[in-house]
Amino acid sequence: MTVQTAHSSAPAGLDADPAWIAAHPRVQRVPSKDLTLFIRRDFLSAEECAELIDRIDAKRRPSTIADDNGDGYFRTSETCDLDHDDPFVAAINARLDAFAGIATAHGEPIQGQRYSVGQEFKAHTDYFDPKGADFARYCAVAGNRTWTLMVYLDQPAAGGATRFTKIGKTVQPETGKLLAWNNRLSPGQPNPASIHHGMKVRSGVKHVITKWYRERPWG
Ligand SMILES: O=C(O)CCC(=O)C(=O)O
Ligand SMILES: [Fe+2]
Repeated sequence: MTVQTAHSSAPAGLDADPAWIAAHPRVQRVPSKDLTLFIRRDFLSAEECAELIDRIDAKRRPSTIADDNGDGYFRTSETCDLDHDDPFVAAINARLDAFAGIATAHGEPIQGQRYSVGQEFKAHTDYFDPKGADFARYCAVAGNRTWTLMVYLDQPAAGGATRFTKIGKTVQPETGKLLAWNNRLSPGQPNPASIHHGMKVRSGVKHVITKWYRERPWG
């Protein structure tokens, strides 16, 4: 007899299947006709979040943006490229891939983001604008971004929510809470309703991990 677990039957597709994500325990779908957005609280434990925060704080650098719009205050946070040779990071990565049901090869390495008081990431989309100046530079090999998975690692005392401005949904940071959304309407077609704002932290500090998937294998 073979015993099927959720993980052993995980599809390793090129794209996530919303039905696969929705079938995981404790997943909520945000009601919206314009954006496929899921929330899963307690995806990571507080201990796992703390381990990731330590790694992010040890190796952070100023965050960057594509298609510079001249606003030097557009993304004021810090970023860390997490080391996938670290078995702890690789294990977290495998859990994200299994949740999405997307083949590991299609994922960018996980990044960490850190915001202290006053820092934010103004309203943006995670996909690259096919008409933007930086499109070829970021998308020539792996194609555009498809899905975003993001996990809050802590909970600032005030501020730091993620606001999906077009659909009017604000998500509050909560340790271990995962968001997953589809940045496309269909293959090759970015979804402008995926625009979101990482709002200013007003008190305390905020850390998240971001995991982006691509149309084609990464690297
Ligand atoms: O920090 C947030 O709430 C959003 C982060 C984000 O949108 C990003 O890193 O692309
Ligand atoms: Fe984003």
